[in-house]
Amino acid sequence: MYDSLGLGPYLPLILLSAVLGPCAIALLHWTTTSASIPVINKYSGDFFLKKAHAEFLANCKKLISDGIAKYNGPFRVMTTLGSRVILPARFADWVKNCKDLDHVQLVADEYFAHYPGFDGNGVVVHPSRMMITVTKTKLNQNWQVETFQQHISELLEDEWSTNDGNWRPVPWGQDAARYIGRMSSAVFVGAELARDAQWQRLILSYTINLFNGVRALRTWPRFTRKFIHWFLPECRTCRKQLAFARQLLQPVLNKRRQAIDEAINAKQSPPIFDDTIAYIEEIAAGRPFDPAATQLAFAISAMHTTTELLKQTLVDICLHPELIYPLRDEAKAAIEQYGWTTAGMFQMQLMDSVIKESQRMKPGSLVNLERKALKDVTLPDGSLLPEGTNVAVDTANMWNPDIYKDPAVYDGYRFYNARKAGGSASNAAQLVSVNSDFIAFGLGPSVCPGRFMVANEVKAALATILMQYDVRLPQGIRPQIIYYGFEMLSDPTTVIEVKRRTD
Ligand code: HEM
Repeated sequence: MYDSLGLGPYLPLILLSAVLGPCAIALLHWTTTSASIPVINKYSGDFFLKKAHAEFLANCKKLISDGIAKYNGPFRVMTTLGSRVILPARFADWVKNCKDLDHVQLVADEYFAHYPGFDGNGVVVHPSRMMITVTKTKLNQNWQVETFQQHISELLEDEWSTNDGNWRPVPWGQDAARYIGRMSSAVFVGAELARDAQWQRLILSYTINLFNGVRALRTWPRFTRKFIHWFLPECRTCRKQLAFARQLLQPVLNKRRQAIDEAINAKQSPPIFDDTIAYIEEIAAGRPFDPAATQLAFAISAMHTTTELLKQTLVDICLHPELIYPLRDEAKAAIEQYGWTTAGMFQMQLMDSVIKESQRMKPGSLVNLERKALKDVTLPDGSLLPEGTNVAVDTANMWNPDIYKDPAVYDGYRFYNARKAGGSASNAAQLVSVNSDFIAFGLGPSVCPGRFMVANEVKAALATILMQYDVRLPQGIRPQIIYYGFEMLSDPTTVIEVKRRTD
């Protein structure tokens, strides 16, 4: 089979890599550019990093706090995706301003942005920054808020409603992903594809498959990856999904082209389409771009991240039912005054605070500000990060008692009160604000441009749910945050109970 693909000359290399692969992984881990930086999960006799990886997956929070306590400077964690240098939280502002520590390069290199099938990442890191411009300039509009509300209402009506006045259990751990998938797609690709089950399955699974591809590729020595990716099943899946995205998107593009051509031929003004398919074309202004890869880029950036925030916030609201009435009243008043608009969402300041508090306690990752050193970098404490080192900053400021009073206590009013108090802390208390004490959306040149859309989408979803439904957790159930490597995940098995409100 390999010969029919013209791989004859590479066969010895492939076989060698297969045999030596595991040894090479271990060797690569210990011989990275950052080898002089101490490792926190290093154990005697653990040549193949079995114990290091197990500790990383199960006890990463402790590894990081141990590393900070022991070194009070940079240290390494051996992750299942390679060696990562962790910097203490006090370096966040410094990292933000350091031009030689780059987010884009890290994504490009470590997430294989230039490999076929990984094209979604390729779009995010493309020097034209077209997708980022669209996100920054177009994804905070009134019609989008209304669209979010319409789509989640439709889903809730189909899936949560009963007329018998009884409570019913719903699989919130899974529903949240589908709801965000649908609401976001309505804005990214329009209502038709948003309602398409195949499109939904594709955009929700692509990110997972992409990470599987990254993981699979990273287990191979660097010098083999350029051709081994053609054969790894995980990478093949990504390529197939890109092809499928093209197949599903093309009829929509054709229909639009035809409608525009017909209008022009009839000397009428062409129809205007309001979604990212149209926005990217406008921003591109004739420059080439790949519409399907762009949609996969939106999917990677937006779907799972926003799902996690929505999922956890509703769980936290159920855990603190005293918040439900004030949130509902606030939402009703805001909608009465401003409708489902960005102004209406801005008006929901308690909701903003509750979402931000959920994000503070479960930011999605134990580390953030992932960067690659473009050249040798000397940190303010004198430590050296050699060129090519991948770093990330400890998220621990979000739980620091010197910054947040009683940080382990969930306080839905925490940011609301800070905002009402006025002064310099007031702006920082908004969900979309970022600073070194709150880095869940990143910081600096690569700060998340999608956070305004996130705020509108999550508020529209929660306001709709709370205004239409009573919600609670089943008796005696308290969903726990799941720690998996660097990730902090909302429990995917969470069930909540809902009852349609009649008033
Ligand atoms: C709760 C949801 C989200 C979270 C927690 C989140 C978090 C982040 C983080 C941590 C970064 C890296 C920032 C840095 O390292 O400084 C980032 C970058 C990015 N995010 Fe988000 N994000 C979310 C939703 C979204 C959405 C909805 C979109 C698009 C519609 C989006 C688009 C992007 C893009 C394009 C980048 C790359 C920016 C660049 O490289 O300049 N994100 N996001």
